[in-house]
Amino acid sequence: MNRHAQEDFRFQVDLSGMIHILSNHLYSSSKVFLRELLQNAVDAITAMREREASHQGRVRVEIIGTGSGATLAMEDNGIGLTEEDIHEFLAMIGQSSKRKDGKLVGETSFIGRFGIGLLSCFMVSEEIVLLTRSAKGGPSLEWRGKPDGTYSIRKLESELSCGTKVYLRCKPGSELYFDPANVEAWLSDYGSLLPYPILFEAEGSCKTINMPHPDWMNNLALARGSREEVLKFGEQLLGESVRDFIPLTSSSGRTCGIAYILPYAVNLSAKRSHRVYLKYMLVSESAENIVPDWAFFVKCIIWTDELQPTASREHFYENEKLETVRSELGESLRRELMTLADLDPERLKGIIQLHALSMKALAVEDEAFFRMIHRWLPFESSYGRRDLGELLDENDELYYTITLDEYRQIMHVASAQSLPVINGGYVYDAGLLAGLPYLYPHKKIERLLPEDVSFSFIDLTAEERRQYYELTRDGDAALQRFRCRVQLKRFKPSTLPSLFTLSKESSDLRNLVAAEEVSTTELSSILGSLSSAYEDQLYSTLYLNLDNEVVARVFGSGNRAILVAAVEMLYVNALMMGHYPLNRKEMKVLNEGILRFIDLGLSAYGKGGETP
Ligand SMILES: Nc1ncnc2c1ncn2[C@@H]1O[C@H](COP(=O)(O)OP(=O)(O)OP(=O)(O)O)[C@@H](O)[C@H]1O
Repeated sequence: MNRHAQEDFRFQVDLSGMIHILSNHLYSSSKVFLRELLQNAVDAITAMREREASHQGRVRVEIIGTGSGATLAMEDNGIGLTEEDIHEFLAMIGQSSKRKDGKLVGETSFIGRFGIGLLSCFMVSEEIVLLTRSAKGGPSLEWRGKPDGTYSIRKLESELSCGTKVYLRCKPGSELYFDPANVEAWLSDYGSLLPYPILFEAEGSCKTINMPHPDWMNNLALARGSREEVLKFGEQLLGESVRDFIPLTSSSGRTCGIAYILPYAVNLSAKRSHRVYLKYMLVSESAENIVPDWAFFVKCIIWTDELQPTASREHFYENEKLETVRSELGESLRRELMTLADLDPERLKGIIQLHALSMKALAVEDEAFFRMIHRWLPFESSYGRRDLGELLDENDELYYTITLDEYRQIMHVASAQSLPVINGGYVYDAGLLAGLPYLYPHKKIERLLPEDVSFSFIDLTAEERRQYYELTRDGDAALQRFRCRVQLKRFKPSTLPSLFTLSKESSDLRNLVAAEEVSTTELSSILGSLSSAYEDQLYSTLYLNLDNEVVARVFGSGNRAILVAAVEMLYVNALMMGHYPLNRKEMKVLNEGILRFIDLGLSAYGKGGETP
């Protein structure tokens, strides 16, 4: 060949390879062939109605035969195809009659646009047979397409009415997709909201699969007045019970829906899944990106005609439009909750209590929302689990901790002294509580640290201090190796022998020591030198309560050995009460202490342990 001569070739498409890609990588299940056929039928009717507005569209689906001998036929009375249309659109992969100016983007009244949907039929059938007659005129035609890329066209003798009928014969292994019960269920899933009647015929019976189209779907203002109907609608489509609902609308009014409130608390990390209809055909039953993430307490049914589906038609393009719609639906949900706060606070209270976590997630982001709903948010407090509103009504001074550790350390003393302390250690709580002083500037709402609780300790008298100085020092010396100081005080409740407070540094140090114990030799020596860096840092403190009967007796006994053993045991006990894991040294103290006290007990009753 001449060096500069150029020969042009055409790409060849391996159709069976493409079908493999579609079935394995694009569609989540072969059942989507039904959706694609249904969508073509609906689009053909839409095209027909654009020519003739009064045209009454309908679709008929039929299963003929059973098992591997079954054939599925789907017939529409839509626009049909001319021979030219067949060559241009049906037989040309990627070509579609439904695009505006031939472009993939932009809006049309059709659901399809990619020109690949029909190929999905090859996932369940070796051949597509299509009988059609176009409303534009021309003969009735039979088209047969095969997955090897060949097709034939035959003019029919008989005159069909305008529209199209597609026949698919079951491919071995695809019997499942031709089973009448399955086909009926999937057709209902995809098409129950479609505006044209869908008739399903199999095993001698014929039924309409559409649900009655409720008025409130076209005018959401009516939804509130049709509560029972709206709830039933949701339960039917979502297949689970729902507790309540909130209508949603985008600003254009072209994306609407109902957010159903679930009757159970939903895990924050649970997958969000909403049911979305495009032009009243089901696009996705597990759309994640259509409402904001914080709305995880609702499952939505959404209908839209403004969003763009992806080629699999199972999701929507993450584009600017979707972003706007998502935030508008979120705004709509937020607004409705706020309206409820005014109109029906009890109903809102029920919803909030059930979905407190997501409500808190939303309130952290949105001050106005927090202001509106904060009174119903539940918190753990030294008075038990209470609504924030109750705590605010009952107290002019409120304290909160920001970690669970701090709360645990403070809680006993706080509740004994009727000090209102709220646990801010759970997710979102501290952030919300920190915002309270702005809402209630006349109240004292402050963060409380374990060290602050000491203000409610009563110091010993000078005489008592002198009396117990030596013993306190011995106790302090005994806990030196645990980097814990001992202080003798009086505090409430007297049933509490001791109170343990741990600073941030000593808490870090405990973690280091725990890591050191389970590490390899090299790592352990590194951790060891790290922990020695804490050597001079603040210790934890064990406050002993002289108002406690046992503590008073221990100090009153003047017995140094008993005091040391008791202090060590109270220290270990305080750690366990605070849910801190014991390290090896502490475990040893616990074991030895138990034995020592058994021994002491036995000695008190005489050598053999007999009751005196
Ligand atoms: N029932 C039908 N009536 C009339 N025309 C049809 C019918 N089914 C298919 N067609 C024609 O065949 C073309 C290709 O159909 P196909 O389902 O592959 O793609 P599409 O519907 O255009 O786009 P998508 O891939 O998004 O579904 C359509 O654009 C339409 O012109």
